Amino acid sequence: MAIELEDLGLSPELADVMQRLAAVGAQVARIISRNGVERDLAAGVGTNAGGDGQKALDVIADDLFRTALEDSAVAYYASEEQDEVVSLGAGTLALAIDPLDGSSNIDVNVSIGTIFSIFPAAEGPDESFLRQGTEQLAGGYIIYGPQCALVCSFGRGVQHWVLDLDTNSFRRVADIKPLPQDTSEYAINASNYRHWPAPIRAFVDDLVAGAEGPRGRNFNMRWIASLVAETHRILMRGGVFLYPGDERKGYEHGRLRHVYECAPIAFLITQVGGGATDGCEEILTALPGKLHARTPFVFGCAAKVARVAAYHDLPGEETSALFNNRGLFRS
Ligand SMILES: O=P(O)(O)OC[C@H]1O[C@](O)(COP(=O)(O)O)[C@@H](O)[C@@H]1O
Ligand SMILES: [Mg+2]
Ligand SMILES: [Mg+2]
Repeated sequence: MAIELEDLGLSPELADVMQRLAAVGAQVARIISRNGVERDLAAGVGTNAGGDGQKALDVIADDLFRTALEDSAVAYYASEEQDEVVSLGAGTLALAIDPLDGSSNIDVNVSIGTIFSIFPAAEGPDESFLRQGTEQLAGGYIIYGPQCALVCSFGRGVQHWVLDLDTNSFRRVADIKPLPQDTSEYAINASNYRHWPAPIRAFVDDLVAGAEGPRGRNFNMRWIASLVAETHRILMRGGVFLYPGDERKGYEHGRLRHVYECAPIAFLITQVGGGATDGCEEILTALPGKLHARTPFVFGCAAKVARVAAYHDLPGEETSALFNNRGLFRS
């Protein structure tokens, strides 16, 4: 047994897939812990469908997860590292995966992860994945950090397991608590400031202005560049994450992929009372246009996510004004 699933009421097919994911997760954690001993897991090996460079570990993780799901209930396997959906045979489930998230952190020994999303299989690959995130049977991630953990929702709260290195199995710990209503931490790659749309700049300007600005209090910023690690922090202590679309070529819809990054994270966050949007509209009810579609992504404490949306409703002169001339959000 790779993970404790008692009392969760999962179908035998879904439970089996979770066992396989957990077993590979434990294997990947071990491979990561030995980076540099026999091979360099951050070595460049090619380019994926999204045009991103692939590191050795991206390909190793994809191969391990795909192989482990052969002969399971997964009929369709959709991966960041595969151009097209891979048909694995007859089955009732469809699984989308970012086998290795946060690849830029492999060589610096910072937390990285795996993100997965499971749907009931539909007639074909497109029907199975190009659908609303609300239809997910499961959405979750594995985080390879100082502690390896698996966090997943089956639509009834968010469950949390940690990898017990003595037994090589994921042991269930306390469920994730509802997100705090409001907190003072935000995450965004601030080096892209000049490329952002005006409402995002205005929102961040007002946070950066701190106690002297319209918000009247100080905020703290974090940017790990691993979506899984940012999600784990937000699930543990709140905050808000933003990866907006911006003016750079190829970043019109941000960087993150709808199907295997944003939808599962949105599923988790909303299960603990948080919000997840593209800046304005809910992620979970939006329809991705294609497998590797990108979407702007804002998630975290519901009040913060709603505030980001409210900045998009401000008149243009308000978002382009300096914070000390912006009246509407003065608290
Ligand atoms: O380098 P940037 O532009 O800040 O982007 C960081 C984002 O890119 C990602 O690494 C994309 O995921 P991959 O590593 O799976 O391509 C996210 O985990 C992270 O939030
Ligand atoms: Mg990723
Ligand atoms: Mg990836």
